[in-house]
Amino acid sequence: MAPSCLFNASVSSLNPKQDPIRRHHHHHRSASFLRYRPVVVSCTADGTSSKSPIETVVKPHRTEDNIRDEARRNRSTAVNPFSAKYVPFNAAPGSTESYSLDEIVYRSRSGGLLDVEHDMEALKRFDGAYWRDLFDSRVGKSTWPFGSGVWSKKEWVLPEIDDDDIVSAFEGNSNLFWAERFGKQFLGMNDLWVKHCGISHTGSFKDLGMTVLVSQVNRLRKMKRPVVGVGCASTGDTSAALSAYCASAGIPSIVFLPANKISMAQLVQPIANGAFVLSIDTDFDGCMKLIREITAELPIYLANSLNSLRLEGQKTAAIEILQQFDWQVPDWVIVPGGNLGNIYAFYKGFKMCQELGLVDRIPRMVCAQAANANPLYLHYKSGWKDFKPMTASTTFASAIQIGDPVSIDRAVYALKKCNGIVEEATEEELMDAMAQADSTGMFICPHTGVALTALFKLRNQGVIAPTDRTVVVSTAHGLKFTQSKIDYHSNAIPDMACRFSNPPVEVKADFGAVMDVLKGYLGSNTLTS
Ligand SMILES: Cc1ncc(COP(=O)(O)O)c(C=O)c1O
Ligand SMILES: N[C@@H](CCOP(=O)(O)O)C(=O)O
Repeated sequence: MAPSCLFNASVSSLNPKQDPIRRHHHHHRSASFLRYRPVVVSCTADGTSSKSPIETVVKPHRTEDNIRDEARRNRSTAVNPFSAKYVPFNAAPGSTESYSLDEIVYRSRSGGLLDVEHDMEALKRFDGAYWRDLFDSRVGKSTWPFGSGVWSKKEWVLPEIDDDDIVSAFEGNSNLFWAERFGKQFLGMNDLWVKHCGISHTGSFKDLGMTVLVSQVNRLRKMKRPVVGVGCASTGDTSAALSAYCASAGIPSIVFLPANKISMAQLVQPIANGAFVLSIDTDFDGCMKLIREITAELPIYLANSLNSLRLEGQKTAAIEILQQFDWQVPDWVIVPGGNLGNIYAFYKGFKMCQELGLVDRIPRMVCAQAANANPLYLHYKSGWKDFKPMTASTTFASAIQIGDPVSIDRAVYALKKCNGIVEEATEEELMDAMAQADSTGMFICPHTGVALTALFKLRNQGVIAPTDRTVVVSTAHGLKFTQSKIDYHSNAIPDMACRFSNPPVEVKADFGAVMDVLKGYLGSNTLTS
């Protein structure tokens, strides 16, 4: 009873005044600060406070107007000991080239990439336990700006920005869940996890970086720097995040989209948020080239991950994974890669946690690419010989249809440092993996299907062991990519078997007809497990 036309129906709380960073300002470098531990308050249902094993402080009733005012009132006047600056990425030893984060600069003097370098000596004055406690104390609160998973790590992100300049939708703190059935049924794995970065304000991990970039733009505009708007090239997720954060701050945004190459859900996001949307007759790489030329001519700030500010926010997803495992390090983290900023961001987050003593090692990482857009994979397979950009072909994983990734050097660096691996997924493999994951209760995007395919391959090769704690990073929400699922479950994809399709059954509105269909279903093998 195969349907002829599928889907034709219709398509314990911390007192903010005791926040460790405030204590930090008052007790900079003092022994008392180093001994600081957050104060725990627990309230009973009737509002009375109960004793905690550490120390109990009754949280005062809030009288302030709003959380931003409250943060402003509590602002410390002491000198902030933390700072960060731009330096050339992977700079030669002895290089003195650096730029303030308040400068508008995307490239080093030699034309290379930049990186945000933190004053690690200042951060190291506090031990790993201190940072763990501080970050843990901020989770689950609505305190400005620490209610955000990104800004709860503010000292490691943009330490010098005024809380007042921050533009945030309390992004981050995305769930890390145990993929029990998928792991056991399809991979024989007991300890498989999915970090769902797609459960976010605009439905992808891009929010993590965009809150940082747009906050810095907000600061630059208040400083009267020449920034009339913010622009990006996009395969759909960067543009959604940029337009949302700009709209929230009242900053104009301009997005360059490859015509007919992004999903409807992605296209409507910047339109709804009031961005100036250009649909350009080229691919993402063509849009990227154009936005770089345009931002060199006009006072439009570049929001793609070429701009290293973005990666400062994105790296917090890695820190969050460690935090969610109570600061235990997983064996593997698998990340789908396109423009290749995110794989480096994850590495940087893990590495900072190691260097600052929060954990003692970093996980091995896997970067997963669509076979139709696989320049990093080919580079890896050639033994990291000459990198060759390519023209990427159409892929269901449309957000990673990128042939000339701007962060290629960052990705290679990260993968070499963590003994990483690059894998690829054909269209059939990624769509099957997505359908299999969905059949266990997920609703993933095709890019996550690419990452799951990499996991299948590495399990089959015995590289990833059944007991290895493995995290797959889900980069966007499946609801942004429903058309690909509709095509798959309609068996409407040329040359694809769609082995796991589950089309609806069309049946007459008649008791007997429905009974027949149900009896057939209940008697079928599909109900054996
Ligand atoms: C949903 C999704 N997954 C993965 C990626 C890849 O991230 P990156 O470009 O940082 O490699 C992107 C964007 O490129 C994306 O939008
Ligand atoms: N998938 C991205 C591609 C651009 O990546 P970026 O991180 O450099 O902005 C998108 O959604 O546009």
